[in-house]
Amino acid sequence: MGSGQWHIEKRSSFKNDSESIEAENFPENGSLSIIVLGASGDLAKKKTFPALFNLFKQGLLPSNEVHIFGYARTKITDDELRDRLRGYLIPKKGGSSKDLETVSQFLQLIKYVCGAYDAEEGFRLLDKEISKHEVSKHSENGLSRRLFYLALPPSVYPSVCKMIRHYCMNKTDLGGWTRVVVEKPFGRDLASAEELSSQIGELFEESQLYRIDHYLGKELVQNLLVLRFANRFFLPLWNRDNIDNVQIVFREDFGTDGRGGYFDQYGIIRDIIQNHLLQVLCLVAMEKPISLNPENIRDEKVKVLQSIDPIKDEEVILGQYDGYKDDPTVPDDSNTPTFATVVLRIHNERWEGVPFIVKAGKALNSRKAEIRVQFKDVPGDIFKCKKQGRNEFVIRLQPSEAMYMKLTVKQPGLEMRTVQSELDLSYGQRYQDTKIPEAYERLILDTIRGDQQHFVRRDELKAAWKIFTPLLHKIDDGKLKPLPYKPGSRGPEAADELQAKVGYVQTHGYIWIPPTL
Ligand SMILES: NC(=O)C1=CN([C@@H]2O[C@H](COP(=O)(O)OP(=O)(O)OC[C@H]3O[C@@H](n4cnc5c(N)ncnc54)[C@H](OP(=O)(O)O)[C@@H]3O)[C@@H](O)[C@H]2O)C=CC1
Ligand SMILES: O=C1O[C@H](COP(=O)(O)O)[C@@H](O)[C@H](O)[C@H]1O
Repeated sequence: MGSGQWHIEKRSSFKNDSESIEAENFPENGSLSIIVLGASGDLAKKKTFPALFNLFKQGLLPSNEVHIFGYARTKITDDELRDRLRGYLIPKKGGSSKDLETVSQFLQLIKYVCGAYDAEEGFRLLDKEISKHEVSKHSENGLSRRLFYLALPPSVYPSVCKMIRHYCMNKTDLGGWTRVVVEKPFGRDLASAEELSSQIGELFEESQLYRIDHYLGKELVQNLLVLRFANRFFLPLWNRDNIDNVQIVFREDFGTDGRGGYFDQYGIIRDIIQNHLLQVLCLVAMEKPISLNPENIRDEKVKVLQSIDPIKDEEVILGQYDGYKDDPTVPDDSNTPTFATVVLRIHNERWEGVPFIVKAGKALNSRKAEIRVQFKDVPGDIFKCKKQGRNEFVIRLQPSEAMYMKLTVKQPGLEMRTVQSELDLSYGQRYQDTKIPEAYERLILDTIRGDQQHFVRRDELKAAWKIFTPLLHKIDDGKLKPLPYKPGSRGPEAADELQAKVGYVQTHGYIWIPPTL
């Protein structure tokens, strides 16, 4: 390779050993069957099928190889399922006749099979339909690929996995594969997650299981490794000597939105923090992996998780928005938090003493997710700029994807005054011709390609539950109670006080405004 050239390793080459042997001997061009279990549900219509459609539009699911199956108990026909999905696929502004034609072509790839999640009959029928498709695509026995996407409540994972294992596997070990994507929440605490892992682990190899966390599919989350390890800038700064505190924040400006019944069983820590925000924290805090091989990356993530100290009660603020319990599916005495700020402390050489403040809340005053790395004050400051604010490096995950560095500059003009400004890389402006892919789209493609880098490994999951289980049990037992907060507010004031107590200094009077074109 000539100097100055980038070497970008193809994603499909990051396979585990047994799968690479298969791939070397058998080209992956047999029929591909994608089976969405729970096809009648919310996730399927809002995320899974639209992601498949986007891949189809880009030619990544060729109709001469791919067939899609929806499976659920609801008694509907193929056309009824297609009609339910159509509205989620057509562009919001209506779409051209070509767009509508593409939607129709995609919908024709979908077949619906009705059946229970624990009965042989439905899964035998499903297998028959998949096999029919494989024969019609002239797939040689063994070259066919079967991807099962469990868009289902976790309570049915064990029975569904058993059914797939017994009745729906790819038929030979000559090549091809069967892979299973499972959604979160994977368990409710350490013990239940481990039990679920053992049950499913008896049926499938780890290399066949894809535990999805859609935050790992977001563009700026995927950028974290590149940012940290391909830029000299950050190497000397990314540590306790320079960084005062790190915030990882998720805010939504709507409440449980008709999902109160589901949400109340889990709460904000299980819904957002234990998975999405903790995964982001791992990528911010981990050491450099020895290579981009998924196992090397996941090894480093596990080390960070295992280095997190037990959470202290006084470093937790919980909240519940007023009106949450008005939802008829939420019990009147619910103790479930819809907001939480938790301080995590990583006990290692790089991060000792640096609080990682993870915060998530529903029904707040804005919708955004971001990582905010706040640097320490400049020693021996001659400009007194401490009053104006600290340097911060902010990674805006959504909306308006961006990275910006808040820094102090001279206020242009005759006087020597300092002011807060920023170096701004806003994606909407910098990459105007690039459409940022949806997280689910990318992760489904990774599953087809056999790249597990952006999926959660069993030991990672275990370490993540270990951190939060004692806190979750205290909340479940009513020993810790959420504070009320007004919908549309910043959440309980005590959360801001906790942030300040552990070292975060807010820059008053400064607001980052995403640049417009
Ligand atoms: N919706 C979302 O935005 C997100 C969801 N998830 C996760 O994705 C998975 C699916 O979520 P979602 O689509 O919202 O869930 P739904 O409640 O919509 O359930 C999906 C389907 O599963 C079947 N189902 C529902 N409840 C039960 C039950 N108790 N026993 C057996 N079958 C049942 C229903 O199909 P039928 O009755 O026809 O068989 C339903 O259409 C969950 O694990 C969820 O946590 C993750 C991120 C976001
Ligand atoms: O997993 C979940 O994520 C969504 C937020 O996802 P985003 O990609 O829009 O940030 C959240 O609303 C939901 O409660 C949770 O289950």
